[in-house]
Amino acid sequence: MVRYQALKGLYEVERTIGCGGFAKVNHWRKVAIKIMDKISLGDDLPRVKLELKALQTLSHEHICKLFQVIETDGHFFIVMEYCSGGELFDHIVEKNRLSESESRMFFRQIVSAVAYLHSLGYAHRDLKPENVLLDRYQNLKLIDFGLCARPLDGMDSPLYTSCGSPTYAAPELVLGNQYLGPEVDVWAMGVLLYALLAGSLPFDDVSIDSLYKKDSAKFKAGKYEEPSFMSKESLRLINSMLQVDPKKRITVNKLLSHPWLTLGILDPVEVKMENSKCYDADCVNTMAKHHQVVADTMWDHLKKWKYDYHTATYFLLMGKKRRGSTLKMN
Ligand SMILES: CN(C)C[C@H]1CC[C@H](N2C(=O)N(C)Cc3cnc4ccc(-c5cc(Cl)c(O)c(Cl)c5)nc4c32)CC1
Repeated sequence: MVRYQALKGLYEVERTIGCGGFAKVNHWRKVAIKIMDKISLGDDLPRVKLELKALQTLSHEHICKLFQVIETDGHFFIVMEYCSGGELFDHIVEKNRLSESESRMFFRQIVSAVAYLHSLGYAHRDLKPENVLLDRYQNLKLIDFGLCARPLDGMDSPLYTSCGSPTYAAPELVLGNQYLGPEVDVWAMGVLLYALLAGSLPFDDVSIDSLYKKDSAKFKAGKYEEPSFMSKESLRLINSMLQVDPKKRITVNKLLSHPWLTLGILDPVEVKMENSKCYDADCVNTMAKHHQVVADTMWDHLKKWKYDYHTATYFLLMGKKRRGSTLKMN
């Protein structure tokens, strides 16, 4: 096992996969560590800075939480909350397809996270079931903000870079036209909802070159299979999201109180941010005691939000408190 000097004494790496390593924090909680080698990143380095900037700004119960960033000469170590439930993609495959009520429960969480993202001027631009993880409580967590964009002059300024996965990409993106981040995210959410309910994809293997074949006419026309087991309301909602003309596509704000999402007298989807950067006496005192300093000294350090080990510990304690567990740092 490659040992990383930068993690010594803080995290022991349990196992690493592809792009990331998974470690256990030495005092109590498991975290996910995305290890990025600066050399192989090459000119992708600015994208990592963008992802880090986004992750430090975002604080929402359905967006994977950033705990700590360790930068060395050769690597970035991005320490995040661990999602032990795996990818939503695998959850769908395992169950073949989900019931309407289970899909609704998951889709409400995705809409809440994306509405929050858009409210801060971000667009994810790579929404797909592989980028939606489950934590141990079956809560969804959005990940991979490497492509997320925050256009300098607001969300109604067009983007050009063709990015994301073609299968989930909106027609305007695949065809290389100008596009708006939020509209592209709504299309991808339509594909995602279809995948939840149908257990298959509306437009299979959409890729730039396959677009110029005959079957791509369906994609350009926004035509897809409407399985008989899907309800009329589900199909109507999906249809409003998979509108080829982005201007005809439903907006995220309309989704928040859409009848399908609120069916069964559920309240409109909430977009509330989770304010983890607030002063919490219990957590500050627990840390102050552990480090044998007075609470004010502890808070003076914490309120700088340096995303160092103290930030990670504080966010983990806040999570424990939110779940009603006792705060201890043995
Ligand atoms: C193939 N996919 C498109 C990505 C894949 C990456 C590893 C991940 N993972 C694993 O592969 N486990 C084995 C467990 C696991 C547990 N918790 C995680 C928490 C966060 C993340 C994560 C990964 C990336 Cl690439 C990010 O940018 C962010 Cl912001 C977060 N990955 C986690 C993760 C599953 C999905």
